[in-house]
Amino acid sequence: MFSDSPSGSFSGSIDLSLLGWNDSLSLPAGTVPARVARVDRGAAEVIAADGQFQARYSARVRRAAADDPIALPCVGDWVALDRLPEGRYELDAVLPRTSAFVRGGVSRDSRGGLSGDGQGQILAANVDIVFVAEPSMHSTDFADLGRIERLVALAWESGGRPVVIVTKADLFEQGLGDLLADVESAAPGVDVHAVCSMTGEGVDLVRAYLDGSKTAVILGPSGAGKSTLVNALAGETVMDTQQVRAADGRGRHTTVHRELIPLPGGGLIIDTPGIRRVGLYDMSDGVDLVFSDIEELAANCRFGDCSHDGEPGCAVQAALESGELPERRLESWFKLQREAAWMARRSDARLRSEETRKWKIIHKEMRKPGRSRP
Ligand SMILES: Nc1nc2c(ncn2[C@@H]2O[C@H](COP(=O)(O)OP(=O)(O)OP(=O)(O)O)[C@@H](O)[C@H]2O)c(=O)[nH]1
Ligand SMILES: [Zn+2]
Repeated sequence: MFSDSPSGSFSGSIDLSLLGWNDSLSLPAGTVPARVARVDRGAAEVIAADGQFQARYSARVRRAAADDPIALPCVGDWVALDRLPEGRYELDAVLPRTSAFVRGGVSRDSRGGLSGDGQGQILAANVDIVFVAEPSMHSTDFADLGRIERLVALAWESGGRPVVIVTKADLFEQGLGDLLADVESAAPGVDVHAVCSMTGEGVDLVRAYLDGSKTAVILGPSGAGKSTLVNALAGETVMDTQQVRAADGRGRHTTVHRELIPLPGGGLIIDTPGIRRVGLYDMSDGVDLVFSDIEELAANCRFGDCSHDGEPGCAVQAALESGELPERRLESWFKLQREAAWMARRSDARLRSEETRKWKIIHKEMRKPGRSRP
């Protein structure tokens, strides 16, 4: 199976093309390809042609990550392994990524407040499809269009292709068509499907996106039915659902869960706690894409720097008045733009302070007595 891969001489038993290996990837000479299934400190669990095992990071990988944490291997990465004399493998390089989920220098602490962790964090890579799961009903609320807009923006920003899945379609039988139309207008240019994982309705439509061994993640709020959908796709229980977790009383964090889940018919799902908790990313480009209809309107405003807040000749306000543009959507655009701007400012500030810190260290080094200067 491996004869047409760049490593030629290597042969094994796992068909890496089913894990998404493709011709656009190429390896340094003498190395062996593998896909990262999970990361631990200083090592990764990888799947290579001859099985799944741990590979420690080489000195080169550790150095690169010390300079830039985004260079750390993450789930979904394709990597080059070096075979050590004693037969073990060392992870020696991360191959170029086609897409990446990066969390900015901000995280939520346990009390739900914001805390700056001072570093970007890479959560997942090489994701082709981003399923945005939103339940048709969430306790007593209807699907939240604002949340869909936010997650679709994150999806575009990652470089993957967003697909919206309206889950728990059985809870909303009357007027589902109207709901789907609303969702479609919140995510222009994005496919929208209704799914019921209980009956299996729509699951095949979702699976079809993974044809050709594509890799997907599922974003969505707690209780959206993500685990139930993954199980339906896998045709077996690979993820504990809320019901199971409640019934055995162990709580969700005690279950060791797999993070890169190969599906029987080909294709993979990435499901990590980090991806599940996605909140804030740098997403200014994604916001522009998800609100492309408003961006188009804004191009017709009389003033190039129109703030769409009552200026004369504002095409956005005109569309609002004619009913062409729902007020909710304009509010959502303002809100996500503010958030994106805040994130951008925040990561600029972070970069500046990192630069200052680097220079302080360099100056200190230079002042050390007896130190030879370059
Ligand atoms: N009626 C109905 N209930 C569903 C459907 N899919 C999932 N559920 C139920 O919704 C609840 C939450 O489902 P999960 O799959 O655990 O949700 P999740 O998105 O993985 O939740 P977190 O793990 O907390 O992020 C469970 O009780 C499921 O049985 C569906 O299609 N219809
Ligand atoms: Zn305007």
